[in-house]
Amino acid sequence: MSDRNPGMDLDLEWVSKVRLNTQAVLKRAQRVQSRKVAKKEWQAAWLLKAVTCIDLTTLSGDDTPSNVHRLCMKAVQPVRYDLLQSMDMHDKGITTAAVCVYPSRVADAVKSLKAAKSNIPVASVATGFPAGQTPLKTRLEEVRMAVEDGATEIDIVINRTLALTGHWAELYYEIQQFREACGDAHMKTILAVGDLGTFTNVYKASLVAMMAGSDFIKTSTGKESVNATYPVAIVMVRAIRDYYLKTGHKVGFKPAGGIRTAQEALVWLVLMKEELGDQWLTPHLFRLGASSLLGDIERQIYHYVTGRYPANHDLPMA
Ligand SMILES: O=C[C@H](O)COP(=O)(O)O
Repeated sequence: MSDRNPGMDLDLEWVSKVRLNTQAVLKRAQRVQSRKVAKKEWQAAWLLKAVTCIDLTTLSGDDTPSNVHRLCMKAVQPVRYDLLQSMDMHDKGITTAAVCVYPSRVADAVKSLKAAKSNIPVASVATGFPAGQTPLKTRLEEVRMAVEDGATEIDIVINRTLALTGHWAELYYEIQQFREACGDAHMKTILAVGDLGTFTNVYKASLVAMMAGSDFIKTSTGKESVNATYPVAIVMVRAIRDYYLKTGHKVGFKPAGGIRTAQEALVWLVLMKEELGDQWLTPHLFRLGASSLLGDIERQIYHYVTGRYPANHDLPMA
Protein backbone atom coordinates (compact mmCIF):
# COMPACT_ATOMS: atom_id res chain seq x y z
CA MET A 1 0.00 0.00 0.00
CA SER A 2 1.11 3.57 -0.54
CA ASP A 3 1.79 6.14 2.17
CA ARG A 4 -1.16 6.48 4.45
CA ASN A 5 -3.68 9.28 4.30
CA PRO A 6 -3.34 11.08 7.64
CA GLY A 7 -6.66 12.85 7.16
CA MET A 8 -7.34 16.46 8.05
CA ASP A 9 -9.54 18.54 10.30
CA LEU A 10 -13.18 18.33 9.35
CA ASP A 11 -13.90 21.14 6.88
CA LEU A 12 -17.69 21.45 7.04
CA GLU A 13 -17.67 24.52 4.84
CA TRP A 14 -16.14 22.48 2.00
CA VAL A 15 -18.69 19.71 2.59
CA SER A 16 -21.66 22.09 2.63
CA LYS A 17 -20.61 23.86 -0.58
CA VAL A 18 -20.73 20.69 -2.69
CA ARG A 19 -22.90 20.96 -5.83
CA LEU A 20 -22.88 18.41 -8.64
CA ASN A 21 -24.06 18.50 -12.23
CA THR A 22 -25.87 15.18 -12.60
CA GLN A 23 -26.18 15.39 -16.39
CA ALA A 24 -22.46 16.06 -16.77
CA VAL A 25 -21.62 13.08 -14.53
CA LEU A 26 -23.90 10.76 -16.52
CA LYS A 27 -22.48 11.97 -19.83
CA ARG A 28 -18.91 11.47 -18.66
CA ALA A 29 -19.70 7.95 -17.42
CA GLN A 30 -21.29 7.10 -20.76
CA ARG A 31 -18.22 8.35 -22.61
CA VAL A 32 -15.91 6.18 -20.49
CA GLN A 33 -18.10 3.12 -21.10
CA SER A 34 -18.09 3.66 -24.86
CA ARG A 35 -14.30 3.84 -25.14
CA LYS A 36 -12.78 1.17 -27.37
CA VAL A 37 -10.87 -1.20 -25.12
CA ALA A 38 -7.47 -2.71 -25.95
CA LYS A 39 -7.35 -5.93 -28.03
CA LYS A 40 -5.07 -8.98 -28.30
CA GLU A 41 -1.80 -8.82 -26.33
CA TRP A 42 -2.62 -5.36 -25.01
CA GLN A 43 -5.93 -6.66 -23.68
CA ALA A 44 -4.20 -9.66 -22.11
CA ALA A 45 -1.72 -7.30 -20.40
CA TRP A 46 -4.53 -5.11 -19.07
CA LEU A 47 -6.37 -8.16 -17.82
CA LEU A 48 -3.31 -9.31 -15.91
CA LYS A 49 -3.07 -5.81 -14.43
CA ALA A 50 -6.71 -6.15 -13.37
CA VAL A 51 -5.92 -9.48 -11.70
CA THR A 52 -3.23 -7.84 -9.57
CA CYS A 53 -5.79 -5.26 -8.40
CA ILE A 54 -8.50 -7.73 -7.32
CA ASP A 55 -9.51 -8.10 -3.69
CA LEU A 56 -10.62 -11.71 -4.14
CA THR A 57 -13.68 -11.91 -1.96
CA THR A 58 -15.96 -14.36 -0.25
CA LEU A 59 -18.65 -12.89 1.98
CA SER A 60 -21.23 -15.61 2.40
CA GLY A 61 -23.13 -16.98 5.33
CA ASP A 62 -21.88 -20.45 4.44
CA ASP A 63 -18.15 -19.58 4.31
CA THR A 64 -16.01 -22.26 5.94
CA PRO A 65 -12.27 -22.76 6.51
CA SER A 66 -12.19 -24.96 3.40
CA ASN A 67 -13.74 -22.53 0.93
CA VAL A 68 -11.61 -19.74 2.39
CA HIS A 69 -8.56 -21.98 1.86
CA ARG A 70 -9.58 -22.54 -1.75
CA LEU A 71 -10.01 -18.77 -2.22
CA CYS A 72 -6.53 -18.19 -0.82
CA MET A 73 -4.99 -20.78 -3.15
CA LYS A 74 -6.71 -19.07 -6.08
CA ALA A 75 -5.36 -15.69 -4.90
CA VAL A 76 -1.82 -17.14 -4.87
CA GLN A 77 -2.16 -18.65 -8.39
CA PRO A 78 -4.96 -16.60 -9.97
CA VAL A 79 -4.27 -17.68 -13.55
CA ARG A 80 -3.29 -21.22 -14.62
CA TYR A 81 0.50 -21.56 -14.60
CA ASP A 82 0.83 -22.80 -18.19
CA LEU A 83 -1.25 -19.87 -19.48
CA LEU A 84 1.09 -17.44 -17.71
CA GLN A 85 4.04 -19.39 -19.10
CA SER A 86 2.74 -18.96 -22.65
CA MET A 87 2.69 -15.22 -22.01
CA ASP A 88 6.12 -15.30 -20.39
CA MET A 89 4.55 -13.99 -17.19
CA HIS A 90 4.94 -17.10 -15.02
CA ASP A 91 7.83 -15.65 -13.01
CA LYS A 92 6.40 -12.19 -12.42
CA GLY A 93 4.78 -13.02 -9.09
CA ILE A 94 1.24 -12.37 -10.29
CA THR A 95 -1.25 -12.75 -7.45
CA THR A 96 -4.43 -10.95 -6.54
CA ALA A 97 -4.00 -7.81 -4.39
CA ALA A 98 -5.67 -9.29 -1.30
CA VAL A 99 -8.27 -11.74 -0.13
CA CYS A 100 -11.33 -10.28 1.57
CA VAL A 101 -13.41 -12.19 4.12
CA TYR A 102 -15.70 -11.78 7.12
CA PRO A 103 -13.95 -11.12 10.48
CA SER A 104 -14.62 -14.66 11.72
CA ARG A 105 -12.76 -16.11 8.73
CA VAL A 106 -9.64 -13.89 9.00
CA ALA A 107 -7.68 -16.44 11.03
CA ASP A 108 -8.48 -19.16 8.45
CA ALA A 109 -7.23 -16.98 5.59
CA VAL A 110 -4.08 -15.98 7.48
CA LYS A 111 -3.35 -19.65 8.21
CA SER A 112 -3.85 -20.76 4.60
CA LEU A 113 -1.70 -17.99 3.16
CA LYS A 114 1.02 -18.58 5.72
CA ALA A 115 1.07 -22.28 4.85
CA ALA A 116 1.43 -21.30 1.20
CA LYS A 117 4.32 -18.95 2.15
CA SER A 118 2.41 -16.05 0.65
CA ASN A 119 2.35 -12.50 1.91
CA ILE A 120 -0.90 -11.57 0.19
CA PRO A 121 -2.73 -9.29 2.64
CA VAL A 122 -5.92 -10.42 4.31
CA ALA A 123 -8.68 -7.81 4.28
CA SER A 124 -11.59 -8.08 6.66
CA VAL A 125 -14.93 -6.35 6.34
CA ALA A 126 -16.01 -4.92 9.67
CA THR A 127 -18.21 -2.46 11.59
CA GLY A 128 -21.40 -4.47 11.30
CA PHE A 129 -20.99 -5.26 7.60
CA PRO A 130 -23.10 -4.85 5.51
CA ALA A 131 -25.69 -2.64 7.25
CA GLY A 132 -23.49 -0.99 9.89
CA GLN A 133 -26.46 -1.04 12.24
CA THR A 134 -24.76 -2.25 15.42
CA PRO A 135 -23.65 -0.14 18.38
CA LEU A 136 -20.43 1.84 17.90
CA LYS A 137 -18.73 -0.07 20.72
CA THR A 138 -19.39 -3.39 18.95
CA ARG A 139 -18.26 -2.00 15.61
CA LEU A 140 -14.98 -0.77 17.09
CA GLU A 141 -14.38 -4.07 18.85
CA GLU A 142 -14.94 -5.92 15.61
CA VAL A 143 -12.19 -3.88 13.92
CA ARG A 144 -9.75 -4.58 16.77
CA MET A 145 -10.49 -8.32 16.72
CA ALA A 146 -9.98 -8.60 12.96
CA VAL A 147 -6.63 -6.82 13.30
CA GLU A 148 -5.66 -9.10 16.20
CA ASP A 149 -6.45 -12.13 14.03
CA GLY A 150 -4.05 -10.88 11.37
CA ALA A 151 -6.04 -8.68 8.97
CA THR A 152 -3.82 -5.94 7.58
CA GLU A 153 -6.61 -4.25 5.68
CA ILE A 154 -10.01 -3.39 7.13
CA ASP A 155 -13.03 -2.58 4.97
CA ILE A 156 -15.36 -0.61 7.24
CA VAL A 157 -18.92 0.34 6.32
CA ILE A 158 -20.18 3.80 7.17
CA ASN A 159 -23.22 4.54 9.25
CA ARG A 160 -25.70 5.48 6.51
CA THR A 161 -28.14 6.92 9.04
CA LEU A 162 -25.64 9.68 9.81
CA ALA A 163 -25.01 10.41 6.13
CA LEU A 164 -28.70 10.46 5.21
CA THR A 165 -29.57 12.83 8.04
CA GLY A 166 -26.66 15.15 7.28
CA HIS A 167 -24.78 14.43 10.52
CA TRP A 168 -21.41 14.80 8.80
CA ALA A 169 -19.47 15.73 11.94
CA GLU A 170 -20.69 12.61 13.76
CA LEU A 171 -19.82 10.49 10.75
CA TYR A 172 -16.34 12.04 10.65
CA TYR A 173 -15.72 11.24 14.34
CA GLU A 174 -16.93 7.66 13.95
CA ILE A 175 -14.64 7.04 10.98
CA GLN A 176 -11.74 8.62 12.87
CA GLN A 177 -12.31 6.13 15.68
CA PHE A 178 -12.34 3.23 13.21
CA ARG A 179 -9.07 4.49 11.78
CA GLU A 180 -7.57 4.54 15.27
CA ALA A 181 -8.84 1.01 15.96
CA CYS A 182 -7.23 -0.15 12.69
CA GLY A 183 -3.76 0.80 13.96
CA ASP A 184 -1.32 -0.11 11.20
CA ALA A 185 -3.97 -1.87 9.13
CA HIS A 186 -5.02 0.16 6.12
CA MET A 187 -8.60 1.28 6.15
CA LYS A 188 -10.99 1.15 3.20
CA THR A 189 -14.24 2.98 3.83
CA ILE A 190 -17.36 1.57 2.16
CA LEU A 191 -19.91 4.28 1.42
CA ALA A 192 -22.70 1.89 0.34
CA VAL A 193 -23.56 4.35 -2.43
CA GLY A 194 -26.78 2.52 -3.33
CA ASP A 195 -28.17 3.69 0.02
CA LEU A 196 -27.05 7.32 -0.20
CA GLY A 197 -29.74 8.62 -2.55
CA THR A 198 -27.93 11.42 -4.42
CA PHE A 199 -24.59 12.08 -6.11
CA THR A 200 -24.20 15.06 -3.78
CA ASN A 201 -24.43 12.76 -0.76
CA VAL A 202 -21.90 10.40 -2.36
CA TYR A 203 -19.45 13.25 -2.92
CA LYS A 204 -19.96 14.59 0.63
CA ALA A 205 -19.55 11.14 2.19
CA SER A 206 -16.37 10.63 0.10
CA LEU A 207 -14.92 13.90 1.39
CA VAL A 208 -15.81 13.19 5.02
CA ALA A 209 -14.35 9.66 4.79
CA MET A 210 -11.07 11.02 3.39
CA MET A 211 -10.88 13.87 5.90
CA ALA A 212 -11.24 11.26 8.66
CA GLY A 213 -8.20 9.36 7.37
CA SER A 214 -9.48 6.61 5.04
CA ASP A 215 -6.75 5.05 2.91
CA PHE A 216 -9.31 3.98 0.30
CA ILE A 217 -12.91 4.82 -0.42
CA LYS A 218 -15.00 1.91 -1.66
CA THR A 219 -18.37 2.04 -3.41
CA SER A 220 -20.41 -0.80 -1.98
CA THR A 221 -20.73 -3.88 0.14
CA GLY A 222 -22.09 -5.95 -2.75
CA LYS A 223 -25.27 -6.42 -0.69
CA GLU A 224 -27.16 -3.22 -1.65
CA SER A 225 -29.58 -3.33 -4.57
CA VAL A 226 -27.37 -0.88 -6.52
CA ASN A 227 -23.63 -1.37 -6.17
CA ALA A 228 -20.63 -0.15 -8.20
CA THR A 229 -21.82 2.00 -11.12
CA TYR A 230 -19.69 4.16 -13.41
CA PRO A 231 -21.52 7.47 -12.68
CA VAL A 232 -21.06 7.02 -8.93
CA ALA A 233 -17.42 6.17 -9.56
CA ILE A 234 -16.94 9.43 -11.48
CA VAL A 235 -18.27 11.31 -8.45
CA MET A 236 -15.99 9.43 -6.03
CA VAL A 237 -12.80 9.68 -8.08
CA ARG A 238 -13.40 13.41 -8.58
CA ALA A 239 -13.67 13.76 -4.81
CA ILE A 240 -10.37 11.83 -4.56
CA ARG A 241 -8.80 14.20 -7.09
CA ASP A 242 -10.08 17.32 -5.27
CA TYR A 243 -8.84 15.97 -1.93
CA TYR A 244 -5.43 15.26 -3.47
CA LEU A 245 -5.21 18.76 -4.96
CA LYS A 246 -6.05 20.29 -1.58
CA THR A 247 -3.95 18.06 0.72
CA GLY A 248 -1.35 16.30 -1.45
CA HIS A 249 -2.57 12.92 -0.10
CA LYS A 250 -3.48 10.15 -2.51
CA VAL A 251 -6.50 8.10 -1.47
CA GLY A 252 -7.24 4.82 -3.23
CA PHE A 253 -10.48 3.78 -4.93
CA LYS A 254 -12.22 0.41 -4.75
CA PRO A 255 -15.32 -0.29 -6.81
CA ALA A 256 -17.04 -3.41 -5.47
CA GLY A 257 -20.27 -5.27 -5.90
CA GLY A 258 -21.61 -6.85 -9.07
CA ILE A 259 -18.37 -6.64 -11.09
CA ARG A 260 -18.35 -9.93 -12.96
CA THR A 261 -16.83 -9.64 -16.44
CA ALA A 262 -13.40 -9.02 -17.94
CA GLN A 263 -14.99 -6.33 -20.13
CA GLU A 264 -16.16 -4.46 -17.00
CA ALA A 265 -12.69 -4.77 -15.45
CA LEU A 266 -11.24 -3.11 -18.56
CA VAL A 267 -13.72 -0.24 -18.33
CA TRP A 268 -12.78 0.29 -14.67
CA LEU A 269 -9.11 0.50 -15.63
CA VAL A 270 -9.91 3.01 -18.40
CA LEU A 271 -11.94 5.08 -15.97
CA MET A 272 -9.08 5.21 -13.47
CA LYS A 273 -6.50 6.02 -16.14
CA GLU A 274 -8.57 8.83 -17.63
CA GLU A 275 -9.79 10.36 -14.36
CA LEU A 276 -6.80 9.97 -12.04
CA GLY A 277 -3.91 8.98 -14.32
CA ASP A 278 -1.44 6.11 -14.45
CA GLN A 279 -0.18 6.73 -10.92
CA TRP A 280 -3.52 5.39 -9.60
CA LEU A 281 -3.27 2.22 -11.72
CA THR A 282 -1.57 0.12 -9.06
CA PRO A 283 -2.90 -2.12 -6.29
CA HIS A 284 -1.68 0.53 -3.84
CA LEU A 285 -4.35 2.91 -5.06
CA PHE A 286 -6.85 0.82 -6.99
CA ARG A 287 -8.70 -2.36 -6.09
CA LEU A 288 -11.54 -4.25 -7.69
CA GLY A 289 -13.67 -5.90 -4.99
CA ALA A 290 -15.17 -9.00 -6.54
CA SER A 291 -16.16 -12.56 -5.75
CA SER A 292 -16.70 -13.84 -9.28
CA LEU A 293 -14.73 -11.61 -11.69
CA LEU A 294 -11.53 -13.63 -11.76
CA GLY A 295 -13.18 -16.62 -13.48
CA ASP A 296 -14.14 -14.55 -16.52
CA ILE A 297 -10.73 -12.87 -16.71
CA GLU A 298 -9.01 -16.27 -16.68
CA ARG A 299 -11.43 -17.43 -19.39
CA GLN A 300 -10.50 -14.49 -21.63
CA ILE A 301 -6.80 -15.08 -21.02
CA TYR A 302 -7.30 -18.74 -21.92
CA HIS A 303 -8.95 -17.62 -25.17
CA TYR A 304 -6.09 -15.23 -25.92
CA VAL A 305 -3.51 -17.99 -25.39
CA THR A 306 -5.27 -20.94 -27.05
CA GLY A 307 -7.65 -19.29 -29.53
CA ARG A 308 -10.68 -21.06 -28.03
CA TYR A 309 -12.88 -20.71 -24.98
CA PRO A 310 -12.33 -23.22 -22.18
CA ALA A 311 -14.67 -25.99 -21.13
CA ASN A 312 -15.43 -26.07 -17.40
CA HIS A 313 -12.85 -28.79 -16.82
CA ASP A 314 -10.11 -26.66 -18.42
CA LEU A 315 -10.30 -24.15 -15.58
CA PRO A 316 -11.56 -26.18 -12.63
CA MET A 317 -10.36 -23.59 -10.08
CA ALA A 318 -11.99 -20.62 -11.87
O1 LIG B 1 -16.42 -6.23 -1.28
C1 LIG B 1 -16.71 -6.93 -2.24
C2 LIG B 1 -18.07 -7.29 -2.60
O2 LIG B 1 -18.79 -7.77 -1.53
C3 LIG B 1 -18.07 -8.29 -3.69
O3 LIG B 1 -19.31 -8.26 -4.32
P1 LIG B 1 -19.68 -9.36 -5.43
O4 LIG B 1 -19.90 -10.63 -4.68
O5 LIG B 1 -20.91 -8.82 -6.07
O6 LIG B 1 -18.52 -9.47 -6.38
